[in-house]
Amino acid sequence: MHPSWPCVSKLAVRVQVGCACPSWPCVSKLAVRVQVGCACPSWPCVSKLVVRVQVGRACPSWPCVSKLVVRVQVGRACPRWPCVSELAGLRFEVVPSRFKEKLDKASFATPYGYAMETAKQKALEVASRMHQARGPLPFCPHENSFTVGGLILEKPVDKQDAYRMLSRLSGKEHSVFTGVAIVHCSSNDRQLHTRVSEFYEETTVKFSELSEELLWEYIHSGEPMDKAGGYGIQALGGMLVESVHGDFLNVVGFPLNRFCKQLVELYYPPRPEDLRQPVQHDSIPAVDTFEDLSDVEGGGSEPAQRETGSRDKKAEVGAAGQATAEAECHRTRATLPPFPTRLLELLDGFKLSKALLTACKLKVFDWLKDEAPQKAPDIASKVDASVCGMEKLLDVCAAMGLLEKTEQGYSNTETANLYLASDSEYSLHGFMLQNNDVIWNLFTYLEFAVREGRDQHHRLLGKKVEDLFQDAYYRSPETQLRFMQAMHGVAKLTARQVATAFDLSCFSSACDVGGCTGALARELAREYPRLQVTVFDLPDVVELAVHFQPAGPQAAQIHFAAGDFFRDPLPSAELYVLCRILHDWSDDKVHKLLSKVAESCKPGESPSSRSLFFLLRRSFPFKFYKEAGRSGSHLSSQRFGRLRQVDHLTSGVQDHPGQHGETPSLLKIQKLGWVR
Ligand SMILES: C[S@@+](CC[C@H](N)C(=O)[O-])C[C@H]1O[C@@H](n2cnc3c(N)ncnc32)[C@H](O)[C@@H]1O
Repeated sequence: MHPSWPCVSKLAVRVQVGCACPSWPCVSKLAVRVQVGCACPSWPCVSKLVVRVQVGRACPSWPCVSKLVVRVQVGRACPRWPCVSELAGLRFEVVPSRFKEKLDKASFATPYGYAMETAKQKALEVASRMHQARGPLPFCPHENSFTVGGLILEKPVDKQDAYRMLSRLSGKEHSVFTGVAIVHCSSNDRQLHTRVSEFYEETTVKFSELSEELLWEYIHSGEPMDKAGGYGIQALGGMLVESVHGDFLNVVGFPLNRFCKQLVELYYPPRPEDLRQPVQHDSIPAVDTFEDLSDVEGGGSEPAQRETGSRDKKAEVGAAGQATAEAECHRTRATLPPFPTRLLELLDGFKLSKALLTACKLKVFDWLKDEAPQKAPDIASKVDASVCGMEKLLDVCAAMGLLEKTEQGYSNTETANLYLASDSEYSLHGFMLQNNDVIWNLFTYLEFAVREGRDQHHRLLGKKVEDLFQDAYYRSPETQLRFMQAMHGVAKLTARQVATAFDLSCFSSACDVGGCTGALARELAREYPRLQVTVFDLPDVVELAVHFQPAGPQAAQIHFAAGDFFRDPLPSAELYVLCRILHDWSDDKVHKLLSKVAESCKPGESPSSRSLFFLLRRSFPFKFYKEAGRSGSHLSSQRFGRLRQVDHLTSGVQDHPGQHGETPSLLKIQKLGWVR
């Protein structure tokens, strides 16, 4: 044995797997002969062990990858990193995918959803380009995401960014997800046929409390800069890690264990006779088979009950049963379709949303903000809820990464403190309530919206809605305040990106048309000290807006003007901003409003360069603003998350094809593949 620990990688090993492993899941029970040869010169790259594996014959018992009979020889250093899968002896070729990694992260409910979709798109791109040259081999790319408190951590852009990232991880747990897609190709009739099998692996990593000194030392090593999450666990970054829960290689970059299992499942399925062997499940009590519980009217599992059916029915059931049994007999794992993970996630997504919204509504995150951990009964008594119900809700919040659960009880994560507590600076609490109390209910009418092609406020409110604001959002002081809080929360988060997307320093006056609480006006004023900003909104809104405006040096630059933008003259300005305004109105109203803006636009010294208005349609992700900022002076609605599109169906949005060449909502959804 090598005397020094923990430098496992310094072992250069020759491994020979002799015979099949009889027991699962203990890989160590592979019959191996290990010889420690000489120290591996390169540290700390475990992947630099290179193995050559020959698959001999399939092991009869399932589901153990190690049950492949393999001969492994550690030969020479692996030239490529992070090809850990070479450890499994799989020979493969690296073909860079040309798929541009531009999927909108915000449109995925989960980080692993994003990772899996990216992996799949990469695989399909390579498969469509290479399958003829490479034959029917699998293409298997992967994609990692590091997340803490629901945020995806990218590669740091500079040392300060690395510092922010790593100090966020200090002393906490974060998750590393890898999405893997295996695309199997065939092309019988010169057409490419693909079968995609995808999965993700999650590993939880806990960092020690990192001292400033250690953090900076690590950052100055240069290692964080090209790494998602800002560290490399297989290298110096390993010293930051206190514990790892799950597959270590997943953090390195590739979930080898799960990948191999998946390959075995796809390419070495058990033989039918193995499938018929009785399965030993220690922990699962014997129950009636699922066949007994289904497909029979009445659902009874008692044979006697079935006997009461009519003769025809019995014949039918009998024939079907026989067909099923035959199909079962011939079914192997290879013939099973891939497990529809993403589909099931989409299906379940609404439950997660509702749990989040309910916790916000009950102010769970307020009770836990900046407090010592609390147990479910404490919170339940504060919000007048049942203990068992609250416990379940808190557990779901913990599973979603919004709460931390320890022996002492539940406490807020950083995300919850920042965005979900109602009194935090960047609170989205109002937005959550708007979604819970209005949008959620509207969405129950989605089917009607699709059939009728119109908004559904009339069903929700039980009356005709002519003006979305006066008749719906502002129908009472409470609903108006809730709406304004929702707008304020989102605007505060996005205003800085909007204000800095362009250089607006040449303007001296701006009008934020429908500027609501003035959140964007405030950022504009902060960014451009010589800019005077008028917030133009309905009188009731202007009256309440003062409650949202903190005193500060910008106050003198901001003015509120009350009026109706369809009826009253607009305040004159050099620059007009319409942020999340147009989507609320029909074509003719949009035309009317834009014509007014164009007429009111006060030319500056050089009209062509100085008069400008820009339009921001409903869009949440920062990315949108950044990209729009780069692409030119005119922000348009080209980029939306998919859910934003569906939003339009139920919440009263009319499209205006003339504006950006857009098609009506239903067609847009068809284009996105939601409706065929
Ligand atoms: C969807 S909100 C957008 C608010 C703000 N621009 C933002 O992005 O956060 C639409 C705004 O238009 C205002 N609004 C609606 N109808 C209006 C009208 N006829 N005249 C003036 N403002 C109006 C609403 O009061 C509300 O503040």
